[in-house]
Order: sequence, then C-alpha cells, then structure tokens
Amino acid sequence: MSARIIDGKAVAGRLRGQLAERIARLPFRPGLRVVRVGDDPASGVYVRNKDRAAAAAGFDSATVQLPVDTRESDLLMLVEDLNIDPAVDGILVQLPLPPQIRPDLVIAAIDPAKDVDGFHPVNAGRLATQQPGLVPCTPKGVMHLLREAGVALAGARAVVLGRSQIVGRPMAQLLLQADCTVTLAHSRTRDLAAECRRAEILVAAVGRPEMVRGDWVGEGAVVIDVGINRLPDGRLVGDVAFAEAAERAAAITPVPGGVGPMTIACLLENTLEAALARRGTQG
Ligand SMILES: Nc1nc2c(c(=O)[nH]1)N[C@@H](CN(C=O)c1ccc(C(=O)N[C@@H](CCC(=O)O)C(=O)O)cc1)CN2
Repeated sequence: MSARIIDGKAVAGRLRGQLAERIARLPFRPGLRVVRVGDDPASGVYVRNKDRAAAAAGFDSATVQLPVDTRESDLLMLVEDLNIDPAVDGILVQLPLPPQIRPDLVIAAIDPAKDVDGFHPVNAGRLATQQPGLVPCTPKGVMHLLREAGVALAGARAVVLGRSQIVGRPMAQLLLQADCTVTLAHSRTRDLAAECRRAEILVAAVGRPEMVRGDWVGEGAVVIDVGINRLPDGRLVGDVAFAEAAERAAAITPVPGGVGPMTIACLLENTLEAALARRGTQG
C-alpha cells in the first residue's frame, strides 16, 4: 500500500482563512500575546510563524521577548499584567522555559479564560470531564485533520504513543470523546511495536526521531505524526519513519507540513473562541 498524504498545511490554510473571515465581521480584533523567554532557535521559528499567521488573519498579536536569565517572579508578574489587560484575549508562554522557571507555576498563573494553550489545570479538568473549555492546540489540530480526512472515528482502535500533559493525555481524551477505543502507550508499555500495530489510528507524540518503524504500523492504518525533530544534518523529521510507514498505512501526515501548521491554526481558533467567550458573544 502507498499511503494518501494528509496535507496539514492545506487544512491549516483553510482554517486560517475561515478565521480571517469571521474576524473581519467583528467590531474588535482579538488580542494574542506570546511570551518567549530566551533564544531557543527552534522556538524562534515557531514564534515568527505564529506572529505572521496571527497578523494575516486579523488578530492584534504581539510577542513579548524576555532574556534567558529572566526570574520566575518577573515572568509571573508579566502574566498577571496580561491577565488584567482588557486588550488581551489569549496568553501563550512558549515552551520550553529556561531551568530557573517552573512551567507548572507559570501555566497555573494564567487566567484560564485566556489560556489559549489549554494547559491550565482548570482547562485540563474541563476536558477530562467533558465540559466546554480551551483545548490544547496540537491535539485539537489532530482531530481537525482526522475529520477533514474523513476518518471514521466511532469504534476505531486508536493508539496514542506518548503520555505528555500537552499532547498525549489530551489527545487520548479527545479521541475518547469521539468514541474511539483508546490505548495510551508509553515508554513502560510492554511490546510497544505490537501495541502500535493493532492501531487503526496511530498518533505518535514521543519526540524521538523516526522511532516508529514501518513494521510498527498495521496495514491500512491512519498514521498521525506529531513529532517535529531537527536532526544534526538540519533535516526535520517526525517520530515516524515516513517512507517505511507510508508503505503500510492508508493515510499519513508528513513532517513538515502535517500537524505543525495545525497547531498554529488552532492557537488562532482558540484565541478567537476566548475573545468571543470573554465578551459573551457567538461572533
Ligand atoms: N506554549 C507552547 N509551547 C510549545 C507548544 C505549544 O503547543 N504551546 N508546542 C511546541 C512547538 N510548537 C508550538 O509552539 C510548534 C512547533 C512547530 C510548528 C510548525 O508549524 N512546524 C512546521 C515546520 C517549521 C520549521 O520549518 O521548523 C511544520 O511542522 O510544518 C508549529 C508549532 C513546543 N512548544
């Protein structure tokens, strides 16, 4: 089998276009503030991409750049300022943070109504209890992709590889809400390859370049690669060995051009949702 490519770049472009049309009809511009601490080069690319996409869709977007030796207390004060700023609808603190700053503390300091990353414990709890709230952008983007690709979700055996707070766990919750039968596999799972092979939908989110080999993929599976790994030679690869997996999968996302652009589009979608919810309007 040679897999159909699920084009995240195209789906993200359409979603951003729809958001731009909705924003053009609003009497205000939703405000997004991205906070970047330090100069991690990978984060630099993402932050620039976010800025560009946000501006093109009509958001009032700005990045606050802080030095790498910023104190945790100073970052917490900035978050508090953004929490009370009426022009700000969405706050995103770019991860990873330097070691002197505890990410959990910073995430918990963000007003849940402005937590467009969906990482705050209140939003994580809402997702786990099926209440409306802001949903983490990457798993939300994966659900958009699966639906756009026409993948039948109800009853499907889905395996999520990776149990991180920001991708694996919320991903499993969303698939469960869509009536998949979900397995959350991780580094302590016995016989990971066999577990993955049973999946009709396989979502790889481990952050290990090309860890998922072709023989980990069941014939006809849908493979979603969340990993974005920069190799020493400069190439960007996912968590899945693409060419091998594409031989067996029915459909697969590429890296780049798969889940990454969807993360950015869903950040914008969350910012619009947060802006409308804060004003008590549907838009
Ligand atoms: N606060 C957050 N920090 C981080 C998150 C997050 O969701 N919230 N996720 C990742 C990085 N990330 C978003 O911030 C992200 C990474 C990559 C892309 C992307 O579009 N990648 C492109 C390739 C870009 C390139 O050439 O390097 C692609 O896959 O096509 C978007 C978002 C960690 N931090």
